[in-house]
Amino acid sequence: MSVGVSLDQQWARIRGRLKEEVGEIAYRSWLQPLSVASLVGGEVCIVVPTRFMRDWVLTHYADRIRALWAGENPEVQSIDVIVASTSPPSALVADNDDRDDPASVPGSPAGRGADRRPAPSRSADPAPGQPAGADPSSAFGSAVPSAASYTSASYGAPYGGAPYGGASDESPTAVPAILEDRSDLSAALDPRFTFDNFVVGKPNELAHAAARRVADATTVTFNPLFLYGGVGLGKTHLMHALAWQIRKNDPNRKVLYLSAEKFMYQFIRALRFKDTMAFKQQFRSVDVLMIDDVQFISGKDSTQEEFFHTFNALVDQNRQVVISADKSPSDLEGMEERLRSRLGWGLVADIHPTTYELRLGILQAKADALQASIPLKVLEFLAHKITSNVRELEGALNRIVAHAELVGRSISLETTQEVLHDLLRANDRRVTIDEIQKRVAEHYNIRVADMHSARRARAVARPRQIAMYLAKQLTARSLPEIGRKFGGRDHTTVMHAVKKVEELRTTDPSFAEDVELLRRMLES
Ligand SMILES: Nc1ncnc2c1ncn2[C@@H]1O[C@H](COP(=O)(O)OP(=O)(O)OP(=O)(O)O)[C@@H](O)[C@H]1O
Repeated sequence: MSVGVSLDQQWARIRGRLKEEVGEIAYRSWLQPLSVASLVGGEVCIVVPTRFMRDWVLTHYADRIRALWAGENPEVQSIDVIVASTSPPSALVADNDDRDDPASVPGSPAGRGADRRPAPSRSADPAPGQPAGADPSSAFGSAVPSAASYTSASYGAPYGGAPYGGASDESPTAVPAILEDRSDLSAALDPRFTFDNFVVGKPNELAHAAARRVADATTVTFNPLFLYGGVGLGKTHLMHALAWQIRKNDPNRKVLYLSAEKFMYQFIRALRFKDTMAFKQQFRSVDVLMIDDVQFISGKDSTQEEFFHTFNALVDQNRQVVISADKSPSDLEGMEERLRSRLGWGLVADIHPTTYELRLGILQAKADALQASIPLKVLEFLAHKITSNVRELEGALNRIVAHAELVGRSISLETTQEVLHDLLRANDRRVTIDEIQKRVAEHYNIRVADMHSARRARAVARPRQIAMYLAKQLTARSLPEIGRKFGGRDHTTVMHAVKKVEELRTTDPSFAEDVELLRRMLES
């Protein structure tokens, strides 16, 4: 792929504008290391050296960059920010094995090492990974190496969320040309994603134990191992850790790890180049096949068909298959019944949403890895507030550390709230009155029905008052609305309950503790 001079010129003008707008320091820290790789289908592809930098650019500058691009070139509708490794992909699995050289697949970039990244901009600025001046990646570079190879995040309308500019069907003709440049077939393993760096807690202990067992087993135990869980809860981390461990235990075992998206893409390309034999052979000759985010092939019938055969061939030969998805096999809509059923044959292990304790543990581990001095109360605050997923939690931590580095201020609760105000607002959890009633009833061992009943016995009335109080504190409902949810009570009853609980909280420490505990549980 070549980058037209005019694209570089446009980018140079945009950079000039950005520099004026954000100032020299922020520009050198965050924007100078960016380079532009391509403009395909209305989407400009921008390359950054680290994943962290990609997150930062997406959060802070994506809107502005897209607007400037649109002003510069009306063709541009969206931008895509991808991470390109600057080092040769030593962590690559499968295609660093001569036995199965993907170079036999037409267009494969195998063997080109660092050239695998998109063509760099011809500007005189430093190449990605060697930013001039204040280098945000250097603050993390050693502790947090960049995700090798490509990690991509699209941004902008109307194609923002769709991979590859919105290609959604499987027909080879529907694949935009930019796919050509993202064709590295085997995914790289992230050096950070090891078992050592994986914090284990109740929500992920089964998945972790299963992954470890498969990694250390000398014979095939569960086939397939199917890991599933919500967004950003550590599925990919566990998959990489498993692959690393297998390679460590036996470097001769041939492990192929890739996303289902890449599987599909590779299949499409094989069809396009009429080379399905090489494709089949390539997949069927591995010892361990690991497919991440298998839900991606839901609704993609021919890819599913191919995957099904690959899967069967491997399982029949007693080769290990490991799959991850966002749902359990039986809940994978758009997946053929026979495939869903086969996916559930081995061990299915889920990763549950994080608990407060796990989030705090993860934050402590990440803060240690960053060698950043962060007060415990800040970590507790983050663990308490950012409940959505671990990726966001990590992003928040990186943001406060980067901010402290850049402005030369130490991290405090105050600066944390300031820097993360957008994220914190988005994470303000909306607790429902039903949840409150259920939790409080459970806690005091009464029936949920008693929240609505007319019973006045203290054993029932007090918890009901507490639930009303919490409904007032934790939801945006008005007093009459709350009253209605508690068996049609009057708003003055709710007001009285709130006053009573406030009063008891000040006079009875164990009561106050109970209420606080309930509040924390509801918010976590
Ligand atoms: N238990 C954990 N210990 C340490 N880090 C974790 C843990 N769980 C998740 N993470 C971190 O959170 C981030 C997101 O995790 P990961 O990419 O594995 O999520 P995922 O479940 O694959 O998400 P997606 O559904 O988007 O594919 C990673 O940086 C990962 O290292």
